[in-house]
Amino acid sequence: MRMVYEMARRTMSLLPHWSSRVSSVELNGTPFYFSTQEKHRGEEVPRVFRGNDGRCYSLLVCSSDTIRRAKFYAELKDKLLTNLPPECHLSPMCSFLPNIKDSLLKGYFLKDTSESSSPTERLLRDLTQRDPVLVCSYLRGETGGVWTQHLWSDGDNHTMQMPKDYYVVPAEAPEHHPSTLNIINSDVFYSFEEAYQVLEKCGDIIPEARAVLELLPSREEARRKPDFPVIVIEGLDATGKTTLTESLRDALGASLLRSPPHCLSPMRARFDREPPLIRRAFYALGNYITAVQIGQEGMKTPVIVDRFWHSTAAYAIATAVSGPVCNLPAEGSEVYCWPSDLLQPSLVVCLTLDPEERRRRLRDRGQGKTEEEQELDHNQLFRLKVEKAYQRISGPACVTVDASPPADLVLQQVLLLIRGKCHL
Ligand SMILES: Nc1ncnc2c1ncn2[C@@H]1O[C@H](COP(=O)(O)OP(=O)(O)O)[C@@H](O)[C@H]1O
Ligand SMILES: Nc1ccn([C@@H]2O[C@H](COP(=O)(O)OP(=O)(O)O)[C@@H](O)[C@H]2O)c(=O)n1
Repeated sequence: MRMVYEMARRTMSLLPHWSSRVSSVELNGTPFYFSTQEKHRGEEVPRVFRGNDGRCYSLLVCSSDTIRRAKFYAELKDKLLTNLPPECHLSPMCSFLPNIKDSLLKGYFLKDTSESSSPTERLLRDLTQRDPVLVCSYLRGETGGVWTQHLWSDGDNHTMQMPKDYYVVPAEAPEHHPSTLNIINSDVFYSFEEAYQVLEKCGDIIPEARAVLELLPSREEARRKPDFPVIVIEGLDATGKTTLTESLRDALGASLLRSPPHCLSPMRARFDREPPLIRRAFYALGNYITAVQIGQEGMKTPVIVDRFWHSTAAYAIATAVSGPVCNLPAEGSEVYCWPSDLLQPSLVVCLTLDPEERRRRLRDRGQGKTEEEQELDHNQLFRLKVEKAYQRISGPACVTVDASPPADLVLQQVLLLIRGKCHL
């Protein structure tokens, strides 16, 4: 009974906006947009339905519990691929209010060309009863050329307080790409408190989250500005951060720290397997632990830091935003702002490297890589998005340094920058 109530409540909460919502279905990386309207006014059929002879469904993950939503979305694809008939084709889908923050719902569009609708519909009905998911089916009108959308209520396949026929019509691409709408506090956290709350809510399902919470400093400690300069070195894997940070430590008699800090190493692999919401909260909190260490060491010596908040934000934004680099939030967007409660370094240097040379260094090093780093290798677009996001982060901005010269020359160049900026 409680579940029915919850389903009704979340469905109803969507209704006032339902007709303003736009859906996007991604086919081979290209988004196709459509919306719904009560009356058929003879508009053309959206591209995603054109020439379609299969049955179509949409599934949107929908719960006010953000942890449940993130966890279920991460499981949904496997669940569908394992249980649906092989004639079903899945495409990523989302629904959103154009250019309205936090309005994004993610899910899948399903085209079923199998002979019988029963196995698919049985599975979808089960999902609506047990899981935080809204299912719609789409029917082609008898005269052809018109498609209607039906929102399923749980189990009984009735439309819920919705006009019987909702016609699907093509929609314009929005100004802001839908994948940018939910970045704040889902992918990037702008305060200790916001990231803390995510891990606190996970304590019951992820024991490592409790271990992380126990290591956290107080809110004030992470902002304390040390006497000595703090220099952060950023860049993609194998651009030479370790080499440079160790040389800087020796040349300047500095302390060398990193984010995530060593004390989080035992928990890291677990969080790397979690969905973005939880994984990114973990890395965000790692920066606050490192900030406290910087505050302490920086009272005695200059501090060099191997990765900090630029990495946390840039990787998170590049993963969250699908499609080409132009889909990233524009320069000056609030998503690139530094958290107000996190210590700001004196200088951030970002090492850049020609992709071919970076691959060569990776090969020579021959180490295992995180899945994300392997993705960077294969996916040129992702690499470009990380680099672009690095450049757009403000307060402090990063200074780009070409890391292709020999290591001692890169060191000399960065020492010059440090002496110019930090009076060392
Ligand atoms: N300036 C450089 N020129 C040539 N090789 C370099 C240079 N800097 C680092 N390397 C080599 O490239 C590889 C990756 O460097 P590393 O410092 O481990 O990068 P990161 O810490 O950014 O992953 C290592 O094998 C290192 O010896
Ligand atoms: N401060 C940081 C550091 C790393 N990270 C994440 O950790 C990954 C890279 O860390 P890494 O330790 O493998 O990188 P390297 O230091 O080996 O170059 C990135 O994929 C980021 O998602 C982060 O979010 N915030």
